[in-house]
Amino acid sequence: MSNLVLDKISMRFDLPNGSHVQALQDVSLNIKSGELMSVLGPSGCGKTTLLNIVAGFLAPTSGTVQLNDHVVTGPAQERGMVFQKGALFEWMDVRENVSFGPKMNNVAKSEYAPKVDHLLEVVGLADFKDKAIYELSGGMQQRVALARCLANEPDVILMDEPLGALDALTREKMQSLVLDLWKETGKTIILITHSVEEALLLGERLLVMAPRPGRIHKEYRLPFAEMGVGADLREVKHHAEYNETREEILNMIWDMEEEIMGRSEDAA
Ligand SMILES: Nc1ncnc2c1ncn2[C@@H]1O[C@H](COP(=O)(O)OP(=O)(O)OP(=O)(O)O)[C@@H](O)[C@H]1O
Repeated sequence: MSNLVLDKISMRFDLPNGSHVQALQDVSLNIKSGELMSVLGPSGCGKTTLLNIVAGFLAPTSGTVQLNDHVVTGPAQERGMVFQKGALFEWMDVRENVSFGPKMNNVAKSEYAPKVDHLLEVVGLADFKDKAIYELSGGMQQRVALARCLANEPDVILMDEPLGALDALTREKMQSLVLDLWKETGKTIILITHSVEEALLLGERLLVMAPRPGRIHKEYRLPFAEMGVGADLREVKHHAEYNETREEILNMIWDMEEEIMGRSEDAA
């Protein structure tokens, strides 16, 4: 079991002009192995900072992240990251991109090659193995990024707006793919998104964060991710509870943004 435990994470950025930003304050979370959690919140509420701390790219000012009973002190294979875009190696073909992690870890080619082929089939790129990255659409590139992350066999997959740069239809297809991968692999997934709809569809736990200081505002436990596995996501969106929760969260984030704007007008 790979429980991920965040204990009172705070992050303060000291700025050159002597002021500071309290990006996160006392964020505590216990995420069970195999949970799918989406994170929403107005711009600047610390979503990316939180993900970067879990990834080990940033050390928190105080608090700890623990995975599998050890404290996270830096990046490691057990925590894979999928970015919005631009993280693929343009000079390698699709198969080489996905093989990169196991190759760097000195895994024998006879061992990783069949796994890479399987992953490329799972993400629907079996016929594109030898293509260069620039030959692929944005959606296909994100499929490669997902397969590359999975090839490292992480316990936890961290996604920072992974579908944010895609057109609406491709995004919808990729949302289904994320749900299928979640079910097939049983991985723990934390996904940041700016889309309330996406957070509802891709979060059996949905965290709404609030800014200044960045903190957890409200948490939901939702049935839609489970309902959406192998199903038509548009059907899920017709569910009455889906629409009620969507309205509630939209109003919540609207109010937070109004408050932020009010505060900056006061300061001006
Ligand atoms: N390296 C840094 N130095 C100074 N301030 C930072 C740094 N990184 C983030 N911040 C500040 O910390 C706060 C949280 O930023 P973060 O990027 O985590 O928010 P976010 O919720 O992901 O925002 P967005 O939705 O716009 O991506 C913001 O006020 C941001 O300006």
